[in-house]
Amino acid sequence: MAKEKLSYIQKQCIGSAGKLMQQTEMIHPGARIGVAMSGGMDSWVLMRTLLYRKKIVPFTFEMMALHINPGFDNTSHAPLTPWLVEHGIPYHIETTTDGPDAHSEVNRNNSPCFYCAMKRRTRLFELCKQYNLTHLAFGHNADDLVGTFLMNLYEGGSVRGMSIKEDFFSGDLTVIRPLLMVKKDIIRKCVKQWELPLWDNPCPSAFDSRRKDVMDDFWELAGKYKNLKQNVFNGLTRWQLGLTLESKEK
Ligand SMILES: Nc1ncnc2c1ncn2[C@@H]1O[C@H](COP(=O)(O)OP(=O)(O)OP(=O)(O)O)[C@@H](O)[C@H]1O
Repeated sequence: MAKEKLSYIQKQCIGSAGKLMQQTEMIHPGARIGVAMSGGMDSWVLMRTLLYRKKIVPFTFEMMALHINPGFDNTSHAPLTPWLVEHGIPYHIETTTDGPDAHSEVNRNNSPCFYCAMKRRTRLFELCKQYNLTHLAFGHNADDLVGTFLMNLYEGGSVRGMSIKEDFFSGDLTVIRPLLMVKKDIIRKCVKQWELPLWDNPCPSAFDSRRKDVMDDFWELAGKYKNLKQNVFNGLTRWQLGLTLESKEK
């Protein structure tokens, strides 16, 4: 197969993910990666990035797409199957009622987002076991790391980010976030350049979260002070990477 020509931005994205994967020894030869795909920008770019890396790394690994349709629109994921077939990627797609349940009487104790995320994660873990996957890849990026860090600090009083690589079930499954050093604006550009068939998230809570308020405040502050954005991103990504590298040495 002819080698795909990449733009500067695509190279930045793939290069950053590749560097992080190497530095943290994120995967190993023979790894079987479940790629958690929401249909949004991050997970589409994650899939595209891993697909490219699969062609260039000097060892083999396998990939499988996993999509849990939350049940607001049972056909929303229609663009996914033809794309995966075209690129030769096996997949598991299933439709649940988690989204409507999260906004109904079924969910009495938690916020809709918490309920849905918890159900999805549990199901993704089950699927990894079912398909004998060694890794589960999420599309979180550097902006998500900053948002999560601020949320944990503001709302929980704790200093905690988002792990780059984390073992579960005594190491049977490793959750990985290859795009954690990539900024959202790079991902946005990659989506356009790769012409990825995103679909809209029809969840009524999608644009209505506390996290969004926290990030809006951050962006306002970043607009006022020169270098603030760069310093916060650099500081937090370096810190998170340091934690992963430290735990690797132990
Ligand atoms: N319905 C889903 N099915 C499978 N994986 C999912 C689903 N929703 C989210 N994920 C995984 O969890 C990650 C974080 O999800 P989140 O809902 O925070 O969306 P996001 O940060 O906007 O990412 P994206 O742009 O991929 O939607 C996604 O990148 C994806 O890997």
